Amino acid sequence: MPDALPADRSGHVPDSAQMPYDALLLLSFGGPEGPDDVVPFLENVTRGRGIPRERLEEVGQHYYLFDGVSPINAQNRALLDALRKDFAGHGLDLPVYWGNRNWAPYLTDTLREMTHDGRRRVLVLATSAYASYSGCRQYRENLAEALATLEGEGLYPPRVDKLRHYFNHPGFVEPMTEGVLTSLADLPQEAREGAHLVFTTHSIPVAAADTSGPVEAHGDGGAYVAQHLDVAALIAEAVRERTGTARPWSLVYQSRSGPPQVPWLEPDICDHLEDLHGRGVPGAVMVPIGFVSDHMEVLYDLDTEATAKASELGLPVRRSPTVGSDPRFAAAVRDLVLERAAAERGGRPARCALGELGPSHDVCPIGCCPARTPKPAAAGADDPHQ
Ligand SMILES: CC1=C(CCC(=O)O)c2cc3nc(cc4[nH]c(cc5[nH]c(cc1n2)c(C)c5CCC(=O)O)c(CCC(=O)O)c4C)C(CCC(=O)O)=C3C
Ligand SMILES: [Fe+2]
Repeated sequence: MPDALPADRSGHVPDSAQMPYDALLLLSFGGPEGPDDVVPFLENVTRGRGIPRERLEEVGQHYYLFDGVSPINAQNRALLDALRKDFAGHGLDLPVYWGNRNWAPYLTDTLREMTHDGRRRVLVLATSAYASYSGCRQYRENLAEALATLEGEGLYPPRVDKLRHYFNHPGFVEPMTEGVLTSLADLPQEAREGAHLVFTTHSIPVAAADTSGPVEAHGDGGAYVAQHLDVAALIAEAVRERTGTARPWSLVYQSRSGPPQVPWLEPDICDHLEDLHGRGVPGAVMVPIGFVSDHMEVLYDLDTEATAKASELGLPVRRSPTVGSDPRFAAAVRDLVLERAAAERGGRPARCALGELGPSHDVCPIGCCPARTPKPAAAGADDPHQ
């Protein structure tokens, strides 16, 4: 006998005794696909967020430099393909859908389609690996808003659960480690030996960092920084093991926005490169551990801005790749899906995680990554539908 299946809120039990979920939803940020999309996209992103006009104009220029096309949508299509291939190749019969917070295909439209397709219990994979308001709760708020819209249309949308944070899953860490080794080998020989590793992620307001993760992590600097430090240490150690050289490393930040009087996480990557150069460091590899694909924050802030800064300094740098649609990442997602399915059936699955922090929670507890202005959030302990 399989474990008893929990009935969802419609009372419907999915057909397969093995799989309480009937779909996976890839939930991402979205990005513009041409010059006419840029302003409406930025309006979607920043609605009600108080970002200064000048910052928006500046960020618009980043997109125009690439003909108004963010690579993020193509990267998500590639990830969808990789997930479908991996699932099909391993007998996991789970349809995969895709919806975005800020651009088409919009989350609400995808969830409407899923409702029409009869999906009743959906697992969500967000393209953000870490805790924080921007990287987790905001996605959950968007889910709640989309579900409320569909209910307002008289529909009965599925119940949604979110996969746990995967920053420390080997399928996320290993491809990045391999990328660092390749980037080191690609540095000019005289820069290679003493090169530093510069792990980088999105800066967020210090107040948001301090309250990231479950309440127990608050006040201690929060889960966001701790999780990034864990991944950085893991990659640095793996690189040491495989090259025989222990390299100095740091965690730095990029893509700051918001008014200058509000403190955000520092140091900024460009200031850090200047500092390294000033200390006589011969080279560096920038490792974008905060991101899941080589989207605009990587292409502009690292490959354009930070790389220009480095060449102005005469500091040789390389930027290592993100996981993107690496088959090992797709396999990690399958592992996380099966793990969660087993946990939902009442089992005690093995939970794959490297580093010091251990596997993250399945369900965000109350008070996790609070918003400045409280809003309903789905797929957490405070979800009114759970
Ligand atoms: C933690 C984090 C991630 C990583 C986790 C995740 O991936 O979710 C992330 C990803 C991304 N951020 C992106 C784009 C933007 N983020 C902005 C603004 C902001 N991001 C923030 C944080 C994060 N952002 C914050 C605290 C703000 C300030 C406003 C607010 O409090 O909400 C703005 C407004 C202009 C500006 O200020 O830069 C834009 C255009 C894109 C798309 C790239 C593409 O198009 O390829 C992606 C993947
Ligand atoms: Fe962002």
